[in-house]
Amino acid sequence: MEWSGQSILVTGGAGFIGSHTVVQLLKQGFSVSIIDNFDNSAMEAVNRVRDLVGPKLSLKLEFNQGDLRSKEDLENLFSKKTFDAVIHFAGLKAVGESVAKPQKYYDNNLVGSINLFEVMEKYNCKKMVISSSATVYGQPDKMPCVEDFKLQAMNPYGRTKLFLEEIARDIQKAEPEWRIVILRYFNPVGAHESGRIGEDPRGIPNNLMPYIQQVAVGRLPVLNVYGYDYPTKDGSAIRDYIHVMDLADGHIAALRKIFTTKSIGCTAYNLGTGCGTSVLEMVTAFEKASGKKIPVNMCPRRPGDATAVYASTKKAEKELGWKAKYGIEVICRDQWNWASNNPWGYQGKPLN
Ligand SMILES: NC(=O)c1ccc[n+]([C@@H]2O[C@H](COP(=O)([O-])OP(=O)(O)OC[C@H]3O[C@@H](n4cnc5c(N)ncnc54)[C@H](O)[C@@H]3O)[C@@H](O)[C@H]2O)c1
Ligand SMILES: O=c1ccn([C@@H]2O[C@H](COP(=O)(O)OP(=O)(O)O[C@H]3O[C@H](CO)[C@@H](O)[C@H](O)[C@H]3O)[C@@H](O)[C@H]2O)c(=O)[nH]1
Repeated sequence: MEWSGQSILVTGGAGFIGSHTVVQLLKQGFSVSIIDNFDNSAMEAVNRVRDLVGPKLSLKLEFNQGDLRSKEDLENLFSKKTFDAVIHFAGLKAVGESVAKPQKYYDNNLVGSINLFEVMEKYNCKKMVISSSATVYGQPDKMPCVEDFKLQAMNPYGRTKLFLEEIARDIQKAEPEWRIVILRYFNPVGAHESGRIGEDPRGIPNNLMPYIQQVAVGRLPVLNVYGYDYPTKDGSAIRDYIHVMDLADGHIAALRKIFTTKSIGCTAYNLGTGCGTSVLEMVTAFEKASGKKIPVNMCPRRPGDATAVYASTKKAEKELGWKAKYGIEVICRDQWNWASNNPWGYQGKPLN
């Protein structure tokens, strides 16, 4: 079967990873429909995706404002159009908020996903790429993380990802016609090289790169470095930071695999670089890329954080033919390009 040119539904396509993936999908010749409720995104991101791909490819992009928790919204979509596959990004992702408001996370991430499975089944669309996370490895005693490690969630957000994986495995086992690829992202960062789209978190960022970025543009005074006594080379924690454009290409590779491999079943792949970078190394790399000083405040460890997490990339390389191209220099360059051109994100100016 041909593997490009098909019609793909992208849930959460206005969000950070979704918007970058939509650009790559359109460039590869796919038709794309997005469903997003703008819970954590803005129409401006979709407008900029259209600008980036140009008027011709924009004709192949359709946006639908809707919520996966509403079966009616999903029925409206599937009854009007035939989709060859779905890439499912939509979900809430803030670990701290998930601890404070677990029902909100189970409702949004699991009820929304179950609705999606049901409507896909009803309309006989049984090919799917699912966003999972390295968080499903918990705190493994060995590195790098290999796909067949024991899975373990550490908080409600992580449990929604773990349950989503299990639900997908059960559905595929019961109905072998389904072809599902689960992608476990490590730490997605960076931005499109144009500087037109990027990550735009609401409120004070929880994650390292958006926080560094906001210090660099003067929105925040200082970066708190959580933990300087880890058993690592400089005492700060180590993660596997992956450029969002590499991730976007990983989704195209996953679709290709799904369209060309009848026996894919329900298979999980890590999307990471395999390289670990410490918090302090990232600060230095960002200072170099931006020419800005990032003041740091050394703080105690953040509860629940692991010392070092990075991916084994062998399975994705071998079976998806995909490998990350970019390292932290390009990540910091592109993140700074986005930040310096859009210091207040998509809103353009401070919200009062
Ligand atoms: N960014 C990360 O660090 C990271 C790491 C691992 C996994 N993930 C997963 O990848 C996916 C995409 O993450 P992202 O960083 O692009 O997040 P994001 O918040 O930028 O994008 C998610 C999008 O989904 C939309 N959405 C949320 N709930 C919805 C619903 N019920 N109906 C319709 N739309 C809804 C939001 O408005 C947003 O546009 C998520 O599932 C997330 O859990 C992200
Ligand atoms: O202001 C900050 C923010 C983070 N960190 C540290 O930076 C590292 C990376 O933190 P962060 O960017 O929050 O990523 P993770 O904690 O690794 O978790 C991210 O990556 C996981 C794996 O993909 C996802 O599951 C999570 O949702 C996502 O938040 C950690 O050591 C943090 O303690 C700081 O020192 N200061």
